[in-house]
Amino acid sequence: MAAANRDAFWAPSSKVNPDLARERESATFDVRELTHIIDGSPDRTKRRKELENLLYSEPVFRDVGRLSMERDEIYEQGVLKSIKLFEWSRKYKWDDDDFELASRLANHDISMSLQHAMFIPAIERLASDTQKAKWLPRALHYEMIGTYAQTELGHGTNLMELETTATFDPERNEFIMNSPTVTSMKWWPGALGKSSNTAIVLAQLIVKGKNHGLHPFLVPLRSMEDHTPLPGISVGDIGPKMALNCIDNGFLIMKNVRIPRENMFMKNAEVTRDGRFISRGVDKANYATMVLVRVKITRWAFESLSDGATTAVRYSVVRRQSSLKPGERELQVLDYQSQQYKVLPALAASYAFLMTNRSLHRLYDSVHADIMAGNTKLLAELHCQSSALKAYMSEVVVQLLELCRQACGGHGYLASSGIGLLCASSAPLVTVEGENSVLYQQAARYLMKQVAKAVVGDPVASGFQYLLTQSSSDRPDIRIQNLADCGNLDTLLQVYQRMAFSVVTGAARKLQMAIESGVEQHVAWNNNMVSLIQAARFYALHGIAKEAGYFLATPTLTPDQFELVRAAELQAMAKVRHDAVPLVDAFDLHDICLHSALGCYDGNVYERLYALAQTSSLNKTQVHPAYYKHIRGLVKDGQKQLRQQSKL
Ligand SMILES: CCCCCCC/C=C/C(=O)SCCNC(=O)CCNC(=O)[C@H](O)C(C)(C)COP(=O)(O)OP(=O)(O)OC[C@H]1O[C@@H](n2cnc3c(N)ncnc32)[C@H](O)[C@@H]1OP(=O)(O)O
Ligand SMILES: Cc1cc2nc3c(=O)[nH]c(=O)nc-3n(C[C@H](O)[C@H](O)[C@H](O)COP(=O)(O)OP(=O)(O)OC[C@H]3O[C@@H](n4cnc5c(N)ncnc54)[C@H](O)[C@@H]3O)c2cc1C
Repeated sequence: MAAANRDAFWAPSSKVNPDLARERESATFDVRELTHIIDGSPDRTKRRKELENLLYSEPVFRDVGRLSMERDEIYEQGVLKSIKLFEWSRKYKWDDDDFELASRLANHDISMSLQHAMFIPAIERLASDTQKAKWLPRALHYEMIGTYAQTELGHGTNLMELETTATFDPERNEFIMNSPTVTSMKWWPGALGKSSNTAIVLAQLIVKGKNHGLHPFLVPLRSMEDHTPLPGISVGDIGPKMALNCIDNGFLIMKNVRIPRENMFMKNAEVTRDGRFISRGVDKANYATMVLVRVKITRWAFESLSDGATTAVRYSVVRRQSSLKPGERELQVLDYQSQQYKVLPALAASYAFLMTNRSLHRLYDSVHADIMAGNTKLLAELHCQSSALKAYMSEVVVQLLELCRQACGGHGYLASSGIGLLCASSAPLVTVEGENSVLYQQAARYLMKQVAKAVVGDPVASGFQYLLTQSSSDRPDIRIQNLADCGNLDTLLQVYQRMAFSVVTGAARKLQMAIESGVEQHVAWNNNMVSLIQAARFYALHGIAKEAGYFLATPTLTPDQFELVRAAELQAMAKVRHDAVPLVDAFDLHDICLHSALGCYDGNVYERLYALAQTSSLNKTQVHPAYYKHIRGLVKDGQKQLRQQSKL
């Protein structure tokens, strides 16, 4: 498809699929009003539209051709997009919200995404005032292009065992950075391979032979003149991934790389000129950047899921297949109850995740302000909430996006559906910024402490009051006698609190019993890990239906009550089905952002699938060169053998 036609590909068509049009005509609410709520306000909607116009007027952000690009082109496009955003950010003085919004409109398809996602935030959170004054201008003006280099080839989760060292040399007032083993090379950091000229490196601080634990250091990687790696630095790309291939995740090996003593981030600790180590603030303050990204990931979870739900819902009302009764018109597949069960949980969870992210972000902003003012009282609760919600929301997104893909049949397996790429690019959310099983345990660890407080009547953290209010009755006593009760949010909240109370205290009891039986604490923890992880997980009717065991195995619901909940869930799905299209339209996703032939606003799915097929590189010629090189010989040989056989 010529570039001009490719651009036309995303132009909205006046001809809208009639089924889709009819769904929109029967909306029972004002879609625009809901869009304002989703954006945060009418002003934020207006701002989003302004940024859409700005980005999508640039060919690089329309990239229809991306389906048939080689990795180098994908990377270079990602660099171009990064630089466009950086230029606009500087020119229009964007704030963090604008930058985040622009990144989202670009599908985070940005090679140097870590500059604003981690590098700048880490400087803001971990540098002393003097260091901020020196480094922030260089990062905000993009002289320093940076990454956050913590994970190594041999360790990602267990930070205590990271091997990179930073050894203080009092003679020359410098740190010597080293990757002492093959497993110690930094591995995975985004934009490390080819883009970054600077890295924030997490290393074990060694002063006078003593290891003072993990600390961050600013390490120049490449010349500011010609981008060649500096002496002692070996750096490169770790190779193609399942997706996110615009990002040059890289490796870094340092051999006796010397940096000035001032390059150790000194907000939370420092090494004095005469080699004294001084620790300030809380031990885990250097983990602050990870907490921020975990909160961001709950936002990315909403974005990915609303993309997937939009594509699956719109396609499910356009696609007609089979009839319930012979001779009748084929059904819109969204009218099959099984299709609703695949697709509508993603729609429901999208809204739930949007609200959950907002609530978590408010907690983050409040606690971060406290920490910046030296008050770390709520850091532990924030760590628990951000760990549990990042883990749970990323886990659910991956599961529900795969269901959305399956709900689109064969066309969901085409790259032009956009949904396969969405699954692949969201897949690492369960791993990055703390692998889920590990983060669940961090939350479980905090929960166990709250249980210990509740048991002795001490005050517990605000988010865990149910540990004090729920009775330990061994019989379900929640009032659920009819379908209406199942729609009462206070009743549902009580169901979850009762179940959570039972599962959390149950895990604590198992752990306690194991320890009292003489098993060592860490062995008891491992032997009860699944229960502890469950204690850290749980959303409304569908959540109850999906996790039946935990609501029936604890004194929460009777089997009859559970059946009522199931019936209420199906009734709710039938209701939501009526408004499914207006509910996804309210996300107001531009076709270029959604990047899906199945999810386009006009619903002209078949025309778009065929148009995109033309862009397949295999269709450049009617007869592919492979015919002349290989297939022709095969056919000719076959003909020859057949002729010979016919003579026998
Ligand atoms: C698809 C889009 C892709 C976008 C990519 C985005 C870029 C990705 C970047 C990365 O992935 S960066 C690397 C991320 N790596 C991690 O998250 C590592 C995960 N591991 C850890 O965080 C820690 O090792 C651990 C598992 C939390 C263990 O911590 P530690 O080794 O210190 O031991 P513990 O005894 O478990 O914890 C001690 C103590 O500290 C508290 N704590 C731990 N972490 C934090 C924190 N972040 N904030 C506050 N407090 C923390 C923990 O609760 C313990 O407290 P007490 O119970 O002792 O009071
Ligand atoms: C797309 C992508 C981008 C990334 N970007 C960056 C970046 O910019 N900077 C950076 O520093 N890192 C980055 N990472 C690395 C990421 O942070 C690590 O992959 C992550 O922390 C997990 O560590 P690991 O891969 O070493 O897995 P490991 O820690 O080796 O864990 C492997 C598996 O073992 C199990 N496991 C491990 N520990 C435990 C435990 N305590 N309890 C129970 N089970 C356990 C889990 O099933 C886990 O999946 C990125 C990774 C990806 C995929």
